[in-house]
Amino acid sequence: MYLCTTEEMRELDRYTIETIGIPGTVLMERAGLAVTQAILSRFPLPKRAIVLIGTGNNGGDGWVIARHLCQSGWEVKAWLLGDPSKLPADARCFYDAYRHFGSVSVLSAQGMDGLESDLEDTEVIVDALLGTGAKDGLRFPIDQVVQKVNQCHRAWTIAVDLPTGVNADTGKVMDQAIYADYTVTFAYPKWAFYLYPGADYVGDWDVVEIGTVLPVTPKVQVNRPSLWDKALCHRSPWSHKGRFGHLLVIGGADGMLGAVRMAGAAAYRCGTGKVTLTVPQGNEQSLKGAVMQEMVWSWSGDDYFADESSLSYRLRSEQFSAVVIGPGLGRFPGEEKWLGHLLEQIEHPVILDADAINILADHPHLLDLKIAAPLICTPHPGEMARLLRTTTQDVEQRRNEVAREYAMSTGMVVVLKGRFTIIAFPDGRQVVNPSGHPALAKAGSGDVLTGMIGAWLAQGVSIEEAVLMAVYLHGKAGEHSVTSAEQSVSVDEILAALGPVIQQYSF
Ligand SMILES: NC(=O)C1=CN([C@@H]2O[C@H](COP(=O)(O)OP(=O)(O)OC[C@H]3O[C@@H](n4cnc5c(N)ncnc54)[C@H](O)[C@@H]3O)[C@@H](O)[C@H]2O)[C@@H](O)CC1
Ligand SMILES: Nc1ncnc2c1ncn2[C@@H]1O[C@H](COP(=O)(O)OP(=O)(O)O)[C@@H](O)[C@H]1O
Ligand SMILES: [K+]
Repeated sequence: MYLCTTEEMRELDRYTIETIGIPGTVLMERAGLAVTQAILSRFPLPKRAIVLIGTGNNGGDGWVIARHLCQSGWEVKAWLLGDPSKLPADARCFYDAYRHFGSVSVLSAQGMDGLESDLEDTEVIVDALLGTGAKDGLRFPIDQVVQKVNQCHRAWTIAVDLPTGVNADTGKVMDQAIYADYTVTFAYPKWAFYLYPGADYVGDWDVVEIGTVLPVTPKVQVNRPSLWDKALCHRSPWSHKGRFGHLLVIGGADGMLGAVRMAGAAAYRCGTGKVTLTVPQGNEQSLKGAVMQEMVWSWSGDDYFADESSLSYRLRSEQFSAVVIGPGLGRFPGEEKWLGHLLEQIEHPVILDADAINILADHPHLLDLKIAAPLICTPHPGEMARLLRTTTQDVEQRRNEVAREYAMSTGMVVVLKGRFTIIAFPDGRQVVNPSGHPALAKAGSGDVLTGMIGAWLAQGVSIEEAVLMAVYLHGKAGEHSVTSAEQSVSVDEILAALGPVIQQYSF
């Protein structure tokens, strides 16, 4: 499934109508009918509905809905917020058609009394005020009506294409917006469904196909198993551990040994053949006592002096197929030189997480080094803010934009974590991830994700498939691990959920 911007929606509209030759009224009739069907499938018996109608094409869909509800025996109040003489042609056509079935109330400048009493009495509110054509702040009287609608707690509210007041591309709210219980959107989902705070306003939502055609492939996709499930096949009976890669995890400073343990445990759960954990000198004894399958080494901050016990010597002599740098890494004198030296030596994919990201944020010129390894970085919004020298709030308000720009400017694959994790590729493509659960909002779940990405990279899965698969299944493991109180879910339970979740998507 792709996701479309308003610009792409306009192009899709133009191409379908002007080039393909399907009249705009056909699309509008299909759009309005699809919303009506959604309403009727929820309420099979006739009810009382208010259809709030704007002066654009979103309002055009509203006239179609009002007519079909009347024809289905509903008691419909159609309220137009604007001048009927200024409706665009397609909307005008359905305004005229509707008037054979019901009357229209036009919101007058004198007040909202009539609308208020209708709102108090209604069972269903249809929001056909503004869709993808909304601009800037809400104007009078729409702003007042939005406020009144949100005060009607008894009625069920359905938004046509998008709740009024939500910006489709940014998810921002124009002062206020309609809190919909359900949204029916046309052709493709919009960014607002995956961004804060817009996603909180759309309620449950569905996409309906109305016969439109987009001449170019959109740049944003929604993550789904068909993008990567071919990489998740069952093992041959002749398998041996050497076929499933060797992942090196570098991190685990004092007090943060758990981070490498969790990444390592996740990597084994995702099928890696061998996992080596390497921690600062002095920590290896405690770690050895705490792990079973993983091999344990140590490293020191002046490791770039390549004697035989150094990390760089071992990187050359061992066959690692992917490297994770960062879980519980900590900060230390010489970190910049240390990380630069490592990055110059590794040829296999490297995942930069946690403090490796913080080191990079303080020393961005590290990316100017001659680095052969493909780089993947997995920042949470705070780390992304450090990389960009901005605030976490700024990142949260422009998640899609910042992820795309940073991936394009650095050549790294960026996994910007959060409720809807965004994966941005250096060529400008983006994938937004729908799976996940607030149960994952807990220290340690990021380490599990890093281990999962590392696991599939180590096994030779392509970078794109490995990242998309790991992010999706990590979210599913979060969902799956909630069997009682969501706040009580432990990292052990998330790790234990990986088996059933992987099983579900393996073929
Ligand atoms: N793209 C498509 O393929 C189709 C689009 N359709 C509908 O058309 C909609 C887009 O239609 P339009 O481009 O006409 O845009 P809208 O109907 O979303 O909004 C434009 C109207 O709202 C007013 N307006 C804009 N910003 C405002 C603000 N801040 N405060 C108050 N009034 C404001 C404008 O003056 C104009 O009258 C979609 O959301 C969808 O519902 C459907 O009819 C079917 C086909
Ligand atoms: N509300 C949420 N909904 C879905 N996923 C979430 C939510 N909160 C956190 N996550 C996921 O949990 C993980 C947390 O990672 P991170 O913040 O780096 O934690 P840590 O590094 O402490 O383990 C990320 O993959 C993130 O997408
Ligand atoms: K709407």
